[in-house]
Amino acid sequence: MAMSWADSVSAAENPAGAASKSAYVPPHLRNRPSIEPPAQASYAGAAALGNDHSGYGVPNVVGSRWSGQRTENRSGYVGGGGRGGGWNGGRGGWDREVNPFTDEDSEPFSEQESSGINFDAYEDIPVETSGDNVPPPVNTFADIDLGEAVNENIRRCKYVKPTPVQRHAIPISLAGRDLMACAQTGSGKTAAFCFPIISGIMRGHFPRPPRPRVAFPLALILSPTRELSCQIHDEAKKFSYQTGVRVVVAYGGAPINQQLRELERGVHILVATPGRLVDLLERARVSLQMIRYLALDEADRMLDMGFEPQIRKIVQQMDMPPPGVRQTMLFSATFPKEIQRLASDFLSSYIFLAVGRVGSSTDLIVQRVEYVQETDKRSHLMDLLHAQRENGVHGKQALTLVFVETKKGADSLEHWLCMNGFPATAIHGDRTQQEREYALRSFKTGHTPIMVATDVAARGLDIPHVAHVVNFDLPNDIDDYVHRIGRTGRAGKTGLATAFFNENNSSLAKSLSDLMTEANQEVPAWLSRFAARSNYGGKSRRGGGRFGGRDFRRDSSYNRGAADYYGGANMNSGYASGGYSSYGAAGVTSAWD
Ligand SMILES: Nc1ncnc2c1ncn2[C@@H]1O[C@H](COP(=O)(O)OP(=O)(O)OP(=O)(O)O)[C@@H](O)[C@H]1O
Repeated sequence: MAMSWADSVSAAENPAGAASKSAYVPPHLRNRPSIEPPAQASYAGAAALGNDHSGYGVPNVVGSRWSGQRTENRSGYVGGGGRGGGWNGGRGGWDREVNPFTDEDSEPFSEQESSGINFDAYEDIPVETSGDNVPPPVNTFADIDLGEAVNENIRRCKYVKPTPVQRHAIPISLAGRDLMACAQTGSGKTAAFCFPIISGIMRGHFPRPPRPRVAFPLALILSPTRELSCQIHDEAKKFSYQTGVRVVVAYGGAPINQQLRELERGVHILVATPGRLVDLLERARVSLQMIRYLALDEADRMLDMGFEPQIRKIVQQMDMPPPGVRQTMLFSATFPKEIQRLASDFLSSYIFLAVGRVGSSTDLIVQRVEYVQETDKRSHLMDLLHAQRENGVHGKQALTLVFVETKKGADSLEHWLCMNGFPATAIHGDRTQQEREYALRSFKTGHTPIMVATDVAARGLDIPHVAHVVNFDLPNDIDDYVHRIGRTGRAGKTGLATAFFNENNSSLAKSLSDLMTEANQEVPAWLSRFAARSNYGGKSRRGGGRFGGRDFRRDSSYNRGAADYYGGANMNSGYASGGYSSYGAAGVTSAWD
């Protein structure tokens, strides 16, 4: 009898009812060679590792631009049935693939974890797509042909249905189209770019890598911080478990030799921070010649002044195939217009997708702004933490993330909190990578339920149970605020964000009050007065109404110069054309890597 998707998810959750549920591997047995041979030993991916001698010739990826059209030819479909074993290590022998679904870090919270996912919260969100021949969205995972092995992993992740960004972005990517996608924080963008990449690699035929000792990834996923790259790597490993697709991560601050060894064992998907990747490219240990998929997570950050030169070097000045040959996907919760313009250099006839308003925050986050003088900030924070201790936040075991402006400020606030009986840790760019990872783990597991952070932790990090984000120091840029508060209120859960505002933040008053209004938040009268007083309105990158225009190609000034660039627009709700005004220089920091 056919099983519904929801039934099969609960079957995957319930070992008794799930025959195919993977076995728990105790830590001391992990990384040992498997004694069982794989059920199906031939992977398209293995071609990229130099083991599949059938993999020569024109690459053939289902639904991709280089295969011309979606093909049902299953001779190249080698990963879908590939359960029961790891991947071929490329240099001989089968590796034991560690089961990525045994996440010890989340154990203290695991009971709460399965309860609160409420994606209905996103259901009535407006969606805008523009570009030529936009593939229609899907409603369920069952409507998307990602391959059985990926479907099994989606069930193991307990994803019952796709989030709105996934419903739209996955069919677009599976159709081989370039994509610029903007969707709110915590709405599932990682899976939206990972699923099509993994599925495409599983099904593709790729030429054999031309040189030994050089890694030739088929897909490159770039992100701005080490921690985010690690997180994407962990997620991608879950999604590609037992598919034969091998994911490797490379980031700064960690020993390069270990990463080189991993790369030598073969890589299909390389997740990297830009600095470390440039290093690997300059050492000629990685070649981008076989890249078929390029994904930039936090794409607006990757293309701002701090990272743009490195990204241009990687994408345009090395050996990566050009737009139109590779498939490029850009994702973020914020996309200032100037960055969209820059990004179009990297794309070919792309589709623009906006789920919710570009740069908006989700209504799931209750936003509070309090007027607090610099000298009172510590005692005010103490009051909040005391109240939280007594009442809990939204009834949850609360993790609190406190953002400050400087690394020194982070150290000193951490110290002060600890001295005052609040177990805190801190993460910032001057800490060693080991210290950063330790801090994050200690926070995630609830050992130190308060983490003081600079913007290094502002983007992308998916830390369950962050109930409260405190902007002890507000950022200068409203988009940074959107990403910071987005560390709570994720995956349909609610969250709380408190900001300490004073005269030093006047330049943010207008955009902050606009953002809060858009997100149906109560704007204090004093903040509205600040907003009215400040003549910084022209600095706002926002414009138009709540559903203002988003795709910069819809600007009349742009269209006059490049009328042929932009295809039709397809709006699922009534947007008026809006626009952004000038984009102030984004905070420059490439030292994150
Ligand atoms: N279809 C789904 N069903 C249930 N949970 C999901 C689904 N897709 C993603 N999630 C979960 O939602 C959470 C947020 O996803 P993700 O980190 O990809 O968000 P994001 O949009 O990239 O956020 P950010 O903008 O902050 O980077 C993760 O814990 C992820 O496992």
